[in-house]
Amino acid sequence: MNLPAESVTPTADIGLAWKHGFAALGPDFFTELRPTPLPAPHWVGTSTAVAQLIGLDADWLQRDEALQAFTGNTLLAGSRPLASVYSGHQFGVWAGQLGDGRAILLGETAAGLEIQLKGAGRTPYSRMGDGRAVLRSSIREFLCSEAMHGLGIPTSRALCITGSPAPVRREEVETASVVTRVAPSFVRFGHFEHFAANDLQAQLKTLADYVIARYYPECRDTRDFGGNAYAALLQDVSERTAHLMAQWQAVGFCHGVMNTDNMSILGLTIDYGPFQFLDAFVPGHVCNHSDNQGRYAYNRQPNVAYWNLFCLAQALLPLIGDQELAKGALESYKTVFPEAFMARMRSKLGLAQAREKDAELIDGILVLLAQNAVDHTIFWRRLSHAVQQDDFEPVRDLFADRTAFNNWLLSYSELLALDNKALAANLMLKTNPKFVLRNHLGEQAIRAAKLGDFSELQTLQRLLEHPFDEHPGHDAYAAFPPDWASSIEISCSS
Ligand SMILES: Nc1ncnc2c1ncn2[C@@H]1O[C@H](COP(=O)(O)OP(=O)(O)OP(=O)(O)O)[C@@H](O)[C@H]1O
Ligand SMILES: [Mg+2]
Repeated sequence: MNLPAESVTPTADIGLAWKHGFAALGPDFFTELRPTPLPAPHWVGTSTAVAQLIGLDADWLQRDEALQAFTGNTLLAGSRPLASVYSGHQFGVWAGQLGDGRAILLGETAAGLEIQLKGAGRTPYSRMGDGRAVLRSSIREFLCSEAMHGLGIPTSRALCITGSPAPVRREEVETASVVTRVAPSFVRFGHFEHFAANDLQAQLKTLADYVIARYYPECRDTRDFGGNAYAALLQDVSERTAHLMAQWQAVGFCHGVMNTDNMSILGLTIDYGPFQFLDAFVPGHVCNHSDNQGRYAYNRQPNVAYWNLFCLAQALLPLIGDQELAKGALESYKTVFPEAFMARMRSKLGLAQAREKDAELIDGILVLLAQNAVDHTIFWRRLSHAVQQDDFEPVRDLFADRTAFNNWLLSYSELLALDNKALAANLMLKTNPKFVLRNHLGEQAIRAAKLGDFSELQTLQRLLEHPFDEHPGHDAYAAFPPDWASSIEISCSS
């Protein structure tokens, strides 16, 4: 793209080396453009772990050059900013063209990690939007990215947040903020749907070949599906998605906006909007206040993921070339999800091996947790300590129906007796986190940050980066939610 000389943006060199895999796909896939500057930026949060991951000296995260660059006010030397085009199904309905309306990809580092600024200004895909993200939603995205990573759940990462006093209009006037996100790829199911829906078969193939070559090279040499690499890709994506859903369900994570444009082709959690970690275990819980039909309720997520994979299958069909092969490639989701979910639940119970009675025991506790609306995170953590200390009283206290719990405990104890208890407790304490990013914790950090105090955000980040550690002195962050937590309304507004 040729830009007039007067619009040349100053560049900053912070020592990142780049390659540009996605950009090499060509202009059918994106529009090159520059971020729109924001006035008077300041640091809000930074992650030294992510700096290390991308090979950035963490000292940069205290310096003005990086502050300006990660706000979009200067260009990083060697970067090649662009907004990609995608489409998608939103709330079960075809939404047509969407695209990066407020995310700008700076490029890919030499080590193969893409760096993206979210909230860095309008793009040709912004539609009615202002291209911005507010401080509130950026803090939630930043913290949850790092929290999910701490939990061992595949996710995009977050390098930093910068803030600006620039006003952004939502339900009320808020301030602008930019999150720098990092992932091997931000390609979504919706990218494939875009080219399929517009009958752009050459581009569809280019994209699929790129994704296979870069992220799923084993599909090229598959012997499955008669050597059909695209069917193998669909199967691998289905399996990664199945594993992701198993992890979400086991930890009690509700995504809130599982539109196909928010589904990563790598099986990562992306787009932290109205997400929520369950407080009480309410299977039908809907965390997104804008989701009137409850389409994305907690207990519907595994089925929604399958529905979304079906959309991906339809998009890939021209490449796969055979409906039966496509169906076959989706099929493994139906076995991989339940197996992966059961494996995670067994770990939560400290059971090292699969046994015949597992399923009954797991179903049993999930029913009891729901009937008694027990706090999900606290239950599993207390159970872990109970096994460690052989004292189940603090767990029993969580249930109104103590008799039902006692009956369940009897069966559980029988299974536990077959294993080494110390090992079981150890496994449980590494599987059942003490700290999750509950809505009210995020809210407290946001309220303080709005007043210019980022210490709460930093404390929370530190706890969530290592959610299985005890962190003495911070039990308040692992306590029951306060009454006001249930009145927090999180919507798509971000
Ligand atoms: N404030 C905004 N300005 C411009 N476009 C927006 C804005 N908010 C959302 N969009 C666009 O609307 C579509 C759906 O939004 P959604 O909330 O799923 O994504 P997002 O939170 O903006 O970004 P991402 O999926 O990249 O995390 C996307 O195309 C997104 O870029
Ligand atoms: Mg999105």
